[in-house]
Amino acid sequence: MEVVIVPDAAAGGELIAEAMADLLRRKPDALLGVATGSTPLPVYEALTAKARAGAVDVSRARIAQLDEYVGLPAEHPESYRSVLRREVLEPLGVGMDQFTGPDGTAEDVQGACEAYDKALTDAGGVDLQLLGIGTDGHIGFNEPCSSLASRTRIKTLTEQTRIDNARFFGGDIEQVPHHVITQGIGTILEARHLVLLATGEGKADAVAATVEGPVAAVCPASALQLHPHATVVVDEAAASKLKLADYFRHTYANKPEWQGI
Ligand SMILES: N[C@@H]1[C@@H](O)[C@H](O)[C@@H](COP(=O)(O)O)O[C@@H]1O
Repeated sequence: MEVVIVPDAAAGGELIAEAMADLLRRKPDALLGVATGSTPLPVYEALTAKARAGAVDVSRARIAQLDEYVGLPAEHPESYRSVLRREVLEPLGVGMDQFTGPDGTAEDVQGACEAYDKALTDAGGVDLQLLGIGTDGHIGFNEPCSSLASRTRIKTLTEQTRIDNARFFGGDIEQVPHHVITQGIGTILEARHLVLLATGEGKADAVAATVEGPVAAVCPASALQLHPHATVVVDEAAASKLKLADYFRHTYANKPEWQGI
């Protein structure tokens, strides 16, 4: 696992957007796994800026969704499909025909989960999966004690996650669904490159557990330690509880420039 400490969220967004752009230059139809929440927004802004400046061609890029609320109509502004259309696809000018995501409205939720897991494999697998992290260490919607081998499935949200996400629903926790579909941790680990972005002091404990704690289902993001190519990008505040921060700074500053993240 590589840990990159950046000065602020914008720098993290630029670094990750450049990794995505570099991937798309080598593989124009790469499958990018994208995440919701506020943390990844600087990545999408930076990638959009590169596309508009002609620094990368995103016209053949494919986009895959990480997780979704169950029961929200697809056109609900806070369904993750709507959020990704608004924050990622439309700014990039990528059509919905290049997008794949789980069906949070399906009557057969389990069938929808299995279908989505298979769709990712059939698409050749995710090339780069961007992840945020919950305050409790969740990735996607894999709450603490999710199986590290889990596949795409339905999960029940913890009260804390519903409180955290209520801000997207006018501050009304009652509007936040209890159930979600999420790529499993085993599913996420099949992506070729995992990039987790965490910013702000509120994520510092979760980041320390992810990077320096044991691999343990109680901190789902710690599963990144099992992946051969995982990058954790953190701002100074999110890095503030890392004991090895100086070591991470030193190794990143001295790595070969051509290597990227
Ligand atoms: N399912 C999403 C996660 O994918 C995201 O990482 C998390 C953190 O969101 P934020 O980046 O807004 O803190 O929120 C939700 O729970």
